[in-house]
Amino acid sequence: MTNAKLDALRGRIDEINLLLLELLSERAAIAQEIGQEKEKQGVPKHDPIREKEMLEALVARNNGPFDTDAIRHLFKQIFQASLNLQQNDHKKQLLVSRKQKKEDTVITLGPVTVGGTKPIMVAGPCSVESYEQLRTVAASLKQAGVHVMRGGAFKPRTSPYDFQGLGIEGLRMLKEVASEFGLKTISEIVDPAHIELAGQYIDVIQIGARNMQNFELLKAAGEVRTPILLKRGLAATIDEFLHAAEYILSRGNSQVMLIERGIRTYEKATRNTLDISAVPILKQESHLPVLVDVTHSTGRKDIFAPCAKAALAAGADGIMVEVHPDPPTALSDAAQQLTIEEFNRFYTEVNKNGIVF
Ligand SMILES: C=C(O[C@@H]1C=C(C(=O)O)C=C[C@H]1O)C(=O)O
Repeated sequence: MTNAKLDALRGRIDEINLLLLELLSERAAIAQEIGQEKEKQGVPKHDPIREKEMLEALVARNNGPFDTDAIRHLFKQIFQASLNLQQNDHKKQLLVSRKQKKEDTVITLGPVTVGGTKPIMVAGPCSVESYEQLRTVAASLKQAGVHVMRGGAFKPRTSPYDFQGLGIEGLRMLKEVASEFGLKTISEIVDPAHIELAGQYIDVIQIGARNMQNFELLKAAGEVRTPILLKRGLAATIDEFLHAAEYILSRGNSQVMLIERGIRTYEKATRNTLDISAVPILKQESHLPVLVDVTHSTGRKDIFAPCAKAALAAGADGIMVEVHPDPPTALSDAAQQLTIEEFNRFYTEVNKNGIVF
């Protein structure tokens, strides 16, 4: 083939490329409009029956030189790209999305803010056990300069024979001790019926990893105005995590904080695998504050501090860690709670130059 002939043919291909591009773009814009219509009607974006019908029609009209498989493959790619567009458009419309709200959501908890100028430290026992236990922890948190105390009253445990928590009585104890020491509180709620009541006792309602997709609980959490700390599920993708938060925002409660707590992988060196990359991704995709639970993600006291520092370096708005006056006697998570002395060392190391509230 002479160069002139080759150039001419390639020139035609260039022209056809441009025509295809124009047609593909026009097609894509129509697919986006269809996506908007589906959004309004609340129907799924993916329509495999429609795709099958189009493929059959195209294959029937195909006279070569591409064979049937090639035609199917090419058009499936086009359908997939259109579907991706529709799904991305949907994501941009989520209330949790940064595309909807550019500014960071800032949640005020007494003297501190979450998602504001400085990251916060949340610490406290795994479970509320006694007044004495709570007072000892509260006093040491106060002394260290920590403002928010956690403590579980409802404990969703793997085994039904393990300590299930003190329930409402535990919330009452938490409130009493926290007000003695001027601390704000976080505790997990597991029953939609307790969500409203919880607001009388605690400052932040935690929805635990096992309940991340308990949609009735999420809906109930959306009906109140108490801030919510939503934990990432044990095997939840970032997309599922954000959609779980969307349930709460969609019902009107915009005071939502996300917390990465490790995901299930094959790795056995840690209790779960701390997904540090989730922090910058969540911060990019969403305006909600993002915290990291170093206790449950790693389950290893010896690496809490470096993991907390890594989380802060990745942009986390806070760290959560468990502390107990006497971990070996703790009624839950005995192995991974810090003693008060260990907590003080941890906090000093993480809070170098006073970077944390
Ligand atoms: C555009 C639509 O949405 C999706 C994309 C399709 C396409 O690109 O043709 C077809 C079906 C759907 O999976 C549609 O439903 O028509």
